[in-house]
Amino acid sequence: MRATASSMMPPPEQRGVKHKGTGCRWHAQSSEDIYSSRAVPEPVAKRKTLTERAGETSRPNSVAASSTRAVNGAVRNTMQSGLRNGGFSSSTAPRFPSNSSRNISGSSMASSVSSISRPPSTQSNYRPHTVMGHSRSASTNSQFNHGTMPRPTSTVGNHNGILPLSVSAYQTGTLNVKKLRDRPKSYFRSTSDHSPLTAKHMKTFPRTPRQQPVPVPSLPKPKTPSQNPSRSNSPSKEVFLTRESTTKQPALITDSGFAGWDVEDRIQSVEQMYTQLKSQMEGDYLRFIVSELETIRSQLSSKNSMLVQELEDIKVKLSTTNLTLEERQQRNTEEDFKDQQRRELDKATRAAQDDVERVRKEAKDETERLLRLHKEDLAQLERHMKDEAQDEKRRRNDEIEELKKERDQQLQNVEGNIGKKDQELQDVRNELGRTTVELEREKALVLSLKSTINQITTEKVIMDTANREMHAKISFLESSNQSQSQAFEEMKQRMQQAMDAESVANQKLIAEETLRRKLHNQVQELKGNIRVFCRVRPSLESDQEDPAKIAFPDAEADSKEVVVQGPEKESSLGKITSTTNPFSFDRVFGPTSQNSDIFDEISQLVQSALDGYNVCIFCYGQTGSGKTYTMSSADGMIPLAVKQIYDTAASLEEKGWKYTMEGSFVEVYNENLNDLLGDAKEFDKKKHEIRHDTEKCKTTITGVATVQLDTPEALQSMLNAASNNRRVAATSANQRSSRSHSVFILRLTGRNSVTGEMSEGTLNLVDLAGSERLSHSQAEGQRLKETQNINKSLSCLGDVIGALGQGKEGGHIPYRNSKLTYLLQFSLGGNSKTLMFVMISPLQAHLQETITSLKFATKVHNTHIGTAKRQVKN
Ligand SMILES: Nc1ncnc2c1ncn2[C@@H]1O[C@H](COP(=O)(O)OP(=O)(O)OP(=O)(O)O)[C@@H](O)[C@H]1O
Repeated sequence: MRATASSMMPPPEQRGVKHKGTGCRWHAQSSEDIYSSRAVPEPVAKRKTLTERAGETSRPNSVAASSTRAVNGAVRNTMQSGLRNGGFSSSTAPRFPSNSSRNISGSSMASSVSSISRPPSTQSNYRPHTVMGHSRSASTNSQFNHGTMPRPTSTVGNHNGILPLSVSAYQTGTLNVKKLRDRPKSYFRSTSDHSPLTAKHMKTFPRTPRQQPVPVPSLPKPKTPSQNPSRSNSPSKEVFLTRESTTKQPALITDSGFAGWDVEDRIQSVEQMYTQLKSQMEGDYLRFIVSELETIRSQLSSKNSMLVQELEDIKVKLSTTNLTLEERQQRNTEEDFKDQQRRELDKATRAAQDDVERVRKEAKDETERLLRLHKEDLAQLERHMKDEAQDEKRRRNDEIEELKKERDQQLQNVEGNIGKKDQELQDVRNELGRTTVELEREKALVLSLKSTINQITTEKVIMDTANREMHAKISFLESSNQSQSQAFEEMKQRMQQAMDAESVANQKLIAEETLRRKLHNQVQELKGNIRVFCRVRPSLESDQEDPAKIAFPDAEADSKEVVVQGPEKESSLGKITSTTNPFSFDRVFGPTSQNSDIFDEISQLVQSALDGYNVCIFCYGQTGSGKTYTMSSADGMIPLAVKQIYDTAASLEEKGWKYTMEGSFVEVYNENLNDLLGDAKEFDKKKHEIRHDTEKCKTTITGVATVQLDTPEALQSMLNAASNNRRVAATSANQRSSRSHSVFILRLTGRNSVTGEMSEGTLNLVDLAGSERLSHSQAEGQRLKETQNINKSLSCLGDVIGALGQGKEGGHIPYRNSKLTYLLQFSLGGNSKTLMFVMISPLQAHLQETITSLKFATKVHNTHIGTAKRQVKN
């Protein structure tokens, strides 16, 4: 409102200064001047704002009154001014509209007109550079100081549109606002220039002579100077106020330029004109003004609402801006605070880092110092420890040396003690042996003493009886002491005689045992040191072939003959003949014979082994003839022989003999020795050597197992192991039992604790390989090699037996020609007893082999081997 007031009432010092400003400013100035100086003064306080004036349009009476006052004032002023200035036209034309415009619209009117006349697009942006505009912009008037607010057109503009309005225009009702608006600005400028206008008017209305009519200030035609500029300079055809034209009174033209007529009449006339004009204006013009003002008011209302809205928006924006500003300030404050904090933090961090660095440096220095001290301590401690370690080492070494010396000394002492202990042990053993011998003797003595005691007891009983009799007799013969003494002497003699008889009996017993052995050996020698038994196995259910014709002519007598009917031959005459092959041996066992029958005949040889002789019993015959059955079956020769040895050894114990038995089981296969009690996988790989002790006539084999046969179970276990190994080593093409020679070696060692005699005998039980002669054409490869070796060994056996049969003293015996004969060297010949079983198959298919075997056995049977020597040690 201040701006409005200011624009309406500028300070005095500015008045008339800014003439180069807008027309509005200048015109306002001019109007003020008019009001203040020459126009009818109206209180400034009564001047109203545009809004108030706009609101007054709805009160036409007030507006009309105001307009009426304004018009009256303007006319009056004009008239007065015209009168004072000596020219009516010079001020009337321009001031009237000015006064009118001022009263009608003022700046608001100008603004509304301007806003209407200007394109809407420029309303919001266009801002004329006027002093008024600046003043308004700088003012607090919200209606005009907004940047987006279209600046109202200057009052000059307003007046430009209104200034040309003359009273006549209102009187004639030809006021056309639009036309006024459409007038070019140049027109308004020209009219706004007060001085030229005045001058122009002065030219237009020159001083006329008195008789010339005074131009009536009627409203000119609404033709703008621009539309018809020539007319402005053309001689005026306006109606001049003359006395005739008005009141018919002569015009009073004075020297001062005004017609001199009756002033009061003129005034009255003018007033009448005024009244008429006023009445007209109060009609159409006021309605027009009212409508215009209504339009303006509505526009201003909408604009006001828009401005209010914009104001609200601006307020919102302002508040937003304030908030943003506050936020920025706050943010700036926070950032400042943060910066300060950051700086403080950086400062503190730097300080802390400095402290840390300082502490770290101090710690590092301290650590280094401590490390140095620690190293020095360590070095010192190490030196100290080294010294101590050296001392300790020296001390320990000394102790070790001392301990070594002490240990060596103790070792020597222990060795000495061990030697002593060994010596003592040996002495103890010797003493034990002697004691054992003495014990045996004592036992024998005890036995003899027992018998003696028994005898003495018996004699004592007898003696007691006799004593009782003697007592009876004593009592009977108390009177005869001499007879009692004789009876005592007799009894004493009888006791001595009994003891003498016992001693003689013992001596006779030992002599008889010695005699028995001697006689037994003589019997064996008489039987021959090599004997041949023949055994014919029975036909088996599995046998498919026909039996051969084998006869046993003396089966009921001596059983020494066997007759084999040879194969039938057809003579040229068609007669079928067959040869009869009689064979005679030491004993012939038929198919019904049992192993026990066989053993009865060989048990004497087993006894010879116990007596210290080397005995060799071997079975000869073709495959399947019953060799293994005879030798190794459950009731074969080996088990029965061992059983006999156990029994005999036990019986000989009372005669002072103690026997130990050791058994080995080997085979000769392809001229190689294999241990049947060893590992079957090493058969034919592991080499075993045969070593002979010629002095002791004892044979040993390297690397073979020897089993103590203390019990029958140990013997059976040994036989099973040998049988399993032969089965494992067997193949489909190689029945090991028939392609190798098995030799069971039983060594018997006996000691007589009474006589001190010692005997060592060997019992060899040999199961020879199959003796069948295989044709060389039928055998090949491994089979041929086996056959060759078997034939060789059996041939060598025959050669050895033949050589032994020749009986040449110191003659060569080819034992070394085969492994078998070499192994049995001390069991074949004069130093041994030999028994050969020739086993016969009962089948016709085997007849040829049977005859061959019997011929070989006959050859052996006819061999005389020298006297066997008993291995006895004293
Ligand atoms: N006196 C006998 N009484 C009953 N059966 C016998 C008799 N002799 C042998 N046999 C049986 O005849 C078969 C062959 O006997 P055995 O194996 O002892 O012959 P072998 O000559 O040892 O053969 P190989 O040389 O192949 O070992 C066996 O089944 C055996 O039981």
